[in-house]
Amino acid sequence: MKIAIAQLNPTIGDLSGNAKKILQAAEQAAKVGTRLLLTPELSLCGYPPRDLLLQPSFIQGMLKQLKNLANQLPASMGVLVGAAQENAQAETTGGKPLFNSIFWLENGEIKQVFHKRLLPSYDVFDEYRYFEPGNQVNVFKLNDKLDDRDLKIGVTICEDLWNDEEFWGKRQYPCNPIAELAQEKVDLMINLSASPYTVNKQKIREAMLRHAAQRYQTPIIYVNQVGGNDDLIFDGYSVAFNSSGEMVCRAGAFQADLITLELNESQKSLHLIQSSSQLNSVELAPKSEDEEIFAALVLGVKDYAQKCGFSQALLGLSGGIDSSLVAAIAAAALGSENVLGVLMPSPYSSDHSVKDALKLAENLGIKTHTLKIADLMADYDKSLGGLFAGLPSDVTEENLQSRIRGNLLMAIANKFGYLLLSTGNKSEMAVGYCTLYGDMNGGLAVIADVPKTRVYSICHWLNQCPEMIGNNMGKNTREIIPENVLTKAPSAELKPGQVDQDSLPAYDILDDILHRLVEKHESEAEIAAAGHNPETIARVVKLVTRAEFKRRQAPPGLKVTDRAFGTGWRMPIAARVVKG
Ligand SMILES: NC(=O)c1ccc[n+]([C@@H]2O[C@H](COP(=O)([O-])OP(=O)(O)OC[C@H]3O[C@@H](n4cnc5c(N)ncnc54)[C@H](O)[C@@H]3O)[C@@H](O)[C@H]2O)c1
Ligand SMILES: Nc1ncnc2c1ncn2[C@@H]1O[C@H](COP(=O)(O)O)[C@@H](O)[C@H]1O
Ligand SMILES: N[C@@H](CCC(=O)O)C(=O)O
Ligand SMILES: O=P(O)(O)OP(=O)(O)O
Repeated sequence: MKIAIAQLNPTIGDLSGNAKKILQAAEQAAKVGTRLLLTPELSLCGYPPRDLLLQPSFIQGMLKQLKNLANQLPASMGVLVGAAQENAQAETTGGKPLFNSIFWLENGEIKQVFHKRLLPSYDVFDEYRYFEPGNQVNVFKLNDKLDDRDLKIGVTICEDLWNDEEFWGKRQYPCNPIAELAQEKVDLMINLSASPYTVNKQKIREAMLRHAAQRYQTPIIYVNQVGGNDDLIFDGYSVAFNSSGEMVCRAGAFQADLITLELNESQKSLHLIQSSSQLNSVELAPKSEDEEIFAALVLGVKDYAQKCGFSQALLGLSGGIDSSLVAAIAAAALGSENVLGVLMPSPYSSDHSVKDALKLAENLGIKTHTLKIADLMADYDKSLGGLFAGLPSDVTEENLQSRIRGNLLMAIANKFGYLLLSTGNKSEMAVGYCTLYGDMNGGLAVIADVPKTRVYSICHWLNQCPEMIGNNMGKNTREIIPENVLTKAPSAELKPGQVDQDSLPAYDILDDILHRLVEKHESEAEIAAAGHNPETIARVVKLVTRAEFKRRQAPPGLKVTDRAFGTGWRMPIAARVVKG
């Protein structure tokens, strides 16, 4: 029996567009005689639909599309589609109004509906806000029309897979849907997911899936969504394992894919027939972390722009490493010809700032425009001179330069319909080393979850792989990020001779403290036990706490680590945390 994986990139809310993608995948899969097509969690509305789920018309629209789709799908095929279903008992039981469900469509009808049982509500997930957990074991029988045999298939939806006590050493939820499916003696387990990317997550997913396949002696197919949706990037990487734990296929990462597998029922084994990306990456060397993050951010920018209706983007180019990396990501995502770098030197800008920015633009083949800001700075000083008379020049005047640049960039974005990309990295965003309504201006914060030390390592990697930018690159094919950008000291250049390390701990120290604090939730004592200076830790903690008001007003940032300053970070602003 042939089973196909449709690794789809839905647009959130576009029910008819997403239904069309499912239909196209089904028509394609029908050409090789596929019996069952699998699509990701909530494939009809895209994941995460968030508060669109609170609109009754949206839920009704899903049911309408499901019925249409059932009538259009190839007659010989069953298709599993993810959508929300109303909970008819909600009012009488006091439960949530919806289920996060999988609909089995076949022969023009909805044959069966399966509900997600484990609802994640940590980090970026908030499923209890909308959904009631399902309480049935999700099994169905599929007739293999070729030899007229019924196959027993177990369905799990994303988090349903993530509670195996044996694998994790602890349990988060009372039940384990995978173990319950094994008791039902299913021939095949499937997991339909919308699992967002974070660095190294695929290794965990694969270890978990392999463990489940071996533990329950059952083949398992995992289907993931792909694509960027606001702050979340879905990497795809759908995989299948045989009951021996052998990996049968791995779909392309960060791209849509359609994979067909053959299930040999008597031997309970799967093998690969074909993949549309021609990429069974089982045989490929794994991507390095730097390459993977770069690819994730490229997809994040590409999809954010495309799904919001932008084809061109701009950013301030300072000759620094952050704006250089963002320019490279934008060029790879949108094409060099669609990226504008704006140079805005002030009297404090170094010569190399302009030189390095122009060199980077040449390497990438992107357009540039230069706007000197000295006159505007003088005008601001004049306007504010009366009010500020007798007061020393301080951070206010420093920030004015950033705000002038931010204003100019938004004016250009406005005039030409471009997307403004902001360039702050995670280290800066953490400690508030950035200017509100200045360099924080923008529609998308591309590297807001990338620590400064990682910004450097990605840039070094990129110089080894210049082909990652695509075919439109400028004349220089050897170097993307100019050498001087990699070696000079990071600086805001808001006053003469300023460097970041005048105000902040060295970035390797800062980033390690931030990693422990933000991602690992370590206490100050635990961070000190790891060898950091208690005074430095206390200073960093204070800066992070104080900068909450800035982060709350920052553009959405693409998430690549286990904890980003985005939808999974919910800190109070007007707070005084007194411990002990
Ligand atoms: N702009 C850049 O390019 C850039 C780059 C790197 C570093 N920096 C550095 O970043 C720093 C920015 O200075 P800043 O933090 O004083 O600038 P800021 O203007 O962005 O933020 C400070 C202002 O925010 C307001 N504010 C403070 N707490 C608030 C709260 N809880 N709620 C609401 N509003 C609040 C106050 O008006 C305060 O003056 C400077 O040290 C600068 O050198 C800037
Ligand atoms: N001289 C500049 N020209 C254009 N854009 C600039 C310039 N200086 C700063 N910027 C923009 O602001 C951010 C933050 O600057 P830091 O150097 O980190 O302070 C930078 O990435 C540019 O986008
Ligand atoms: N633990 C899962 C949860 C995803 C989901 O259920 O949507 C993940 O991180 O991928
Ligand atoms: O933001 P940039 O590009 O100016 O990078 P840096 O802060 O390292 O100078």
